Amino acid sequence: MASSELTTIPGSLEHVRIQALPSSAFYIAEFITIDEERMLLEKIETAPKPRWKQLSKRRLQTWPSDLTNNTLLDSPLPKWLTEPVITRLLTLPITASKPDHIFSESPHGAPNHVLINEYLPGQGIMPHKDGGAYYPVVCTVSLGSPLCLDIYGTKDDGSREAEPKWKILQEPRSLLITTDQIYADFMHGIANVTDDVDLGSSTVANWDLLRTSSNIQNHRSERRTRLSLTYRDVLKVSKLGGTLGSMFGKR
Ligand SMILES: O=C(O)CCC(=O)C(=O)O
Ligand SMILES: [Fe+2]
Repeated sequence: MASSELTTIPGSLEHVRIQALPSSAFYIAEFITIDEERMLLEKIETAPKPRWKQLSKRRLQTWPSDLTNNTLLDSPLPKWLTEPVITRLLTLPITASKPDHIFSESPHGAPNHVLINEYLPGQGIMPHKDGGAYYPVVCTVSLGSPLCLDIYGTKDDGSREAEPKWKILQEPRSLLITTDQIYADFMHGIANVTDDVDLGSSTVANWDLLRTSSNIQNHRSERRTRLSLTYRDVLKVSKLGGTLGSMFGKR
């Protein structure tokens, strides 16, 4: 079997910590297989048209639904989003000495929400923080094409520094987990460029954790269509209750 048909799941997250960054970010190059990537791309592509929300610079799907006032209406994620990604995530201990996983202490013990962003070459996302609606862990599965996530520091007045402090190269089929300071204190964004440039061991924070650097020529990686699935636990979940609930057979 070719190695590209396999995943490479570490014994614990400590093995895949991005050492060059403040705490904490983890990168697993081969988190899903080529077949699993193909299945996810197919499900995303064949989702009903109204699932896509078109923004000026990119389009996205929200599963199971958009938040209203930072609150998620209780509803399960479809199986193709839980299996294999969430099941695999929940078997991954943070350290070898304890079984605790990255969502062990989150309110629902697992992600309950997935945002799917699509980036064509030249598209990106403005630097931002993910804010207070979520438990502060983001798990991002990348599909299709490599691309760089830029991490920015903020100044004392809260505004962001002009240049990114670090770059994280996200390969297709990889998992990136960001939490702690990287979640709370730094901003992240994706430049709207057609090529990621200046890539090397001194500029890419997760260089040593990459699956391959063979797509990088002259320190450059050309973008193709990239999709990301960001898994999070939304803190506030509301049940469809009261009269409306009983109309739908809830008690
Ligand atoms: O696509 C990504 O990797 C980042 C998306 C993101 O930052 C977000 O949805 O908040
Ligand atoms: Fe974000």
